[in-house]
Amino acid sequence: MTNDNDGWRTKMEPPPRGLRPVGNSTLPQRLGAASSRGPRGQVALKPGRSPLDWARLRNSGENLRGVSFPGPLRVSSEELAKHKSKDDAWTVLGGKVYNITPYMEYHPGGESELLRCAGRDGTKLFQLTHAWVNYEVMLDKCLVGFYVPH
Ligand code: HEM
Repeated sequence: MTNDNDGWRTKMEPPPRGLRPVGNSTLPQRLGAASSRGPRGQVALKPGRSPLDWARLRNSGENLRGVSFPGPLRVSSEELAKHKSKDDAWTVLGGKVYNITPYMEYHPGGESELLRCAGRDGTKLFQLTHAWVNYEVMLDKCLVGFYVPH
């Protein structure tokens, strides 16, 4: 049988099972049954909210930390817990506190998934979902400071 389509990348289909990235089966179950998400739970991002657009915003010089103090802050668990809404969301990844508010609309997994780690330490959830994502680079300009739980 011939097939002049050169593979799954040119068709709007998920890759064959054996080629999917690690982590598929570990996606924490929270996604609705019938949804408009992609095969790995991706959402359709608004125009102007692609990963490239995020890279541009990161490099724009805009303050994405959401705090005016120029240096890194020491953040307690009490303080962290205050930042759990869509308009004011912080999370901890690997001991670092990030303001994830500006990233909301850019998250390929959607805002609701991202909000699950808001106001708390998101390290475990993040690693379970997509350990291959380089958050340190992606969120470098969103660094609020360091987590000092006690
Ligand atoms: C600040 C934290 C986070 C960052 C920077 C981030 C970043 C990303 C990136 C770059 C992707 C695309 C991955 C790819 O194409 O391989 C993605 C996808 C996704 N994320 Fe996140 N994410 C974060 C937190 C979370 C959390 C807490 C959850 C769920 C509890 C989550 C759920 C998802 C899902 C379901 C996808 C789509 C599936 C996929 O692309 O593999 N993310 N995220």
